[in-house]
Amino acid sequence: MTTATKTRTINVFIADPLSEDGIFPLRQEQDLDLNIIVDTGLAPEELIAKIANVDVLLVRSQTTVTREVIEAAKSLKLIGRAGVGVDNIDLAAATEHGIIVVNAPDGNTNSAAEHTIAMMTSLARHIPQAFNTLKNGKWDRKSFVGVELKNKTLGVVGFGRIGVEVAYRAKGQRMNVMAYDPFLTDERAKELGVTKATVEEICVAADFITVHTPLLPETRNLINKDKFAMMKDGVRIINCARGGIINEDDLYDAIVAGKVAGAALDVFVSEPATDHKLLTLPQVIATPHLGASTIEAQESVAVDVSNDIIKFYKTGTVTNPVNMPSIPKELLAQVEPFFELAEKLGSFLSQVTTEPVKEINLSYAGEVANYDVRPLTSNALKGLLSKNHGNHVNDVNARYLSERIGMKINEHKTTTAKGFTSLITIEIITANETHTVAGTLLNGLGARIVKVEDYVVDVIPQGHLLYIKNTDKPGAIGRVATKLAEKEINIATMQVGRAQVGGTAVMMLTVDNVVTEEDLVFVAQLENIDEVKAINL
Ligand SMILES: NC(=O)C1=CN([C@@H]2O[C@H](COP(=O)(O)OP(=O)(O)OC[C@H]3O[C@@H](n4cnc5c(N)ncnc54)[C@H](O)[C@@H]3O)[C@@H](O)[C@H]2O)C=CC1
Ligand SMILES: O=C(O)CCC(=O)C(=O)O
Repeated sequence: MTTATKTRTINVFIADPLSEDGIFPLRQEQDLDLNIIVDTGLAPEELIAKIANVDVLLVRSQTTVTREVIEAAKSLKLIGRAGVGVDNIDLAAATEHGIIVVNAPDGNTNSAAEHTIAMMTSLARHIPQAFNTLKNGKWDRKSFVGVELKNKTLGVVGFGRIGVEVAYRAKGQRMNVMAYDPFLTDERAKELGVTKATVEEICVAADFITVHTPLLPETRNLINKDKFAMMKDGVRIINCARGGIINEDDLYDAIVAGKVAGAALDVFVSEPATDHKLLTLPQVIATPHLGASTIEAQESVAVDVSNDIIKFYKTGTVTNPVNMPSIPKELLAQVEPFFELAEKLGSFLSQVTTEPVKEINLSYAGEVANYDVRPLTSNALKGLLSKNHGNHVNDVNARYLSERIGMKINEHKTTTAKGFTSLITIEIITANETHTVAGTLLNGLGARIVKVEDYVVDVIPQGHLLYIKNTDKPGAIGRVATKLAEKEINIATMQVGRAQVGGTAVMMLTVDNVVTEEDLVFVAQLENIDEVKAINL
């Protein structure tokens, strides 16, 4: 990732209405030169026409960030979503282009949970319908007999941030709560006082069902006609998560058939949904995607994404990544010191082979094995791919690009580090070759390459290196030194290693100048020199 200072203007394009208080951190930022452009309500083609020089795109849920938008955005580094759901962003396209996507997962949880409870209560007591009748001058007390929430069973499908908050509030209404989430453990269910259940068990037992999952291929149409068929007659349905989790046609049919007594919807498959057949049914109450529309939530999500933008440009890391492993700050701090080493080892290997890498084995040994090493693997892959992808490869897309070219990535952890506190060993396998390099961080002394193939070395992974394989015979070292001197290449350090006397040996030299292809040929022609490679780190 990049870090920036005031020397470069960063164009931040705000494409959806965001809280002015929420973007205050961006407005008052002094160290970065932020050019904030607010231009909302654009049609896709209008956004495409304006996005070429945008570095950061900020959206809520109205703007759809398509592949076409991403491809037109030649300078885009970061997309900020002021909210939770990122189904309006083409994540695959963003990842492919190395664009980091961040969201604000916590800022609107309360508001969405409160809205869900408001919708459930309104549904149970027909509040919107009764209000409409009264507004039209009719005092009708017979048509709107509701049901109590107390002692009813609420089924919560998707028990993440919002699902849990809904459950807390429903328990306050003395409801019994059943919950389904693939990650819900027995202990957590017990701790929260809910009954852990399957979706089917919820369908059979619940009086009210509310969904709080993201919209994913697995959750699209999660509640469909088969599920409605299992439900109690008179069940009530709430969706304040995403249109499409509940199949809209099947819901319509279930309401018309009298199976479902009513539905409260904040979200629709296609928004804005002003002309939807569900809205023609008197049993349906709806709001236009207002779950997060509170002053507090809007300020909070905008502050969160604004802070992440600033953090990204100042430190190269973010707090809420969507398309990178999300690692808590404390845990990230443990692996950050190894980032550069991992990248250099990857880069080293990319320069010792000319063949495409089919498989990479990354071994993390010692203390480093206790940490989340996924970012280290990304850095190693970034180093490995940068020879061919230049600065198009970054932490976001390194793994994606590697997998796209069919590379098999294997991570291995072990506690024994052969005398080092931590050791990272990377092996690459091509059609005809296998190469290995290992590195460590020496306390107070920084990164070191400590092993190349089978040879023990001690080299600072920096600058211009010469990696030479030779037959272990007297004179080889002297001949190399003399030839380099002839070419006016100054040797800074030299390491030699060998597996056995008279066998193959290696020399690792750091030199002060770039070694040209022509110079390499001269060295390679020397007696007992088998192979010479120039490596720039
Ligand atoms: N109406 C609105 O304005 C708002 C809507 N939302 C939406 O609410 C939803 C939930 O948001 P959060 O609770 O913040 O997200 P979250 O990520 O904290 O929770 C989602 C939960 O769904 C679970 N899940 C994933 N696949 C599942 C499956 N197949 N079956 C059951 N559970 C599954 C996950 O394990 C996770 O625990 C999202 O779709 C989000 O976009 C969020 C805020 C406002
Ligand atoms: O921006 C909004 O108001 C929509 C919020 C939302 O749906 C989300 O955060 O997932």
